[in-house]
Amino acid sequence: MTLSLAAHAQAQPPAEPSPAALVDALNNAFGKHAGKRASHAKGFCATGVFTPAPGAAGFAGSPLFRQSSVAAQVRFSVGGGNPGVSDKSRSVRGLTMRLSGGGEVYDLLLLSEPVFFAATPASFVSFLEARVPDPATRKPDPQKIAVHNAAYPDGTRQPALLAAHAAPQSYATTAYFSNNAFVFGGEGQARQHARIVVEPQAGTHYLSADQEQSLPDQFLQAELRERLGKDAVAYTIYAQLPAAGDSLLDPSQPWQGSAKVALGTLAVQALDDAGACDGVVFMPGNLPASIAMSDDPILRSRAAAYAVSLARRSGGK
Ligand code: HEM
Repeated sequence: MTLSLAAHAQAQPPAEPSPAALVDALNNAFGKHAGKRASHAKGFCATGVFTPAPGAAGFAGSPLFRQSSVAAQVRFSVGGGNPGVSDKSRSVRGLTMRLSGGGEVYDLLLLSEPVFFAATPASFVSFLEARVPDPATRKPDPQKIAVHNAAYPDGTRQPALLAAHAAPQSYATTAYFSNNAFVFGGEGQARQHARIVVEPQAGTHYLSADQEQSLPDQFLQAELRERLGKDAVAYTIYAQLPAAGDSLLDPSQPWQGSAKVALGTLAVQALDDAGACDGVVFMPGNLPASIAMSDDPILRSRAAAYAVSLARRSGGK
């Protein structure tokens, strides 16, 4: 009896981290900062307009894509849970938008690299545990990162991309990606997996070596304010289609697919200094009727973790 129970226990797959464990991993790596998001803690709000592309409704048939234009609530952010992080740091930048129109709400949460740093929630926790600062050096221990990389090679791809170039010069001069795949197609339409890719109309520009030296740690908000004083900041939003063999479940894998469908244009028009987005939780599951979540385990685990983060920051904990 004892033996068979032990065998049964061994056969169980490791438990998935709970939503609280996902947020604890962020808090342990970046510290707890009262009232701030557990991830993308540093950021600011803006407003704009989304104009659906002519063919968007044929691909994603929801009422939202049939409007001539819809309101966009936007948040720009620096990745990680440290609200004091430098704008020059070689980490991801975030572009988040809530499009509201035709009776629907569509939240898009996007990162400035095409792949995520984990394939599964367990890998996410291990990645962050390996980066908890060593009390002596106040920096992550390279040995712990090496141990993580050996166990989870999926954790090496995003850091390699980030190390290969400087931080963006502006929130207006980097592309953004959903990493996770979603399933497009309304009633009566073909179902099609796609990732979101957002291309900046201003082109992609990273900091020069001189700028990395000379710019202050805070410049992204002032830079965008100045840019918006002259014109709107525009991006084209595409659904990228997978090539044969592209993973539909693993956001740490790049896609080779070159076909893409234009969904529309986001024009950011002004900063929102009143901070209307601060108390908002953008949710990867807030989708129009014609878009569904894929079975990607990272995507599936996110909503509950975001709710934990909201509860903690609303409670000031
Ligand atoms: C298991 C995986 C993940 C976990 C546990 C996680 C967790 C979180 C948490 C707790 C927040 C703060 C929520 C809030 O308080 O409002 C956040 C924000 C964010 N996450 Fe994730 N995340 C994950 C994966 C991803 C992926 C794959 C992306 C790819 C696009 C992403 C993009 C973002 C962005 C852009 C924000 C900022 C949202 C805003 O501006 O309010 N996350 N994440």
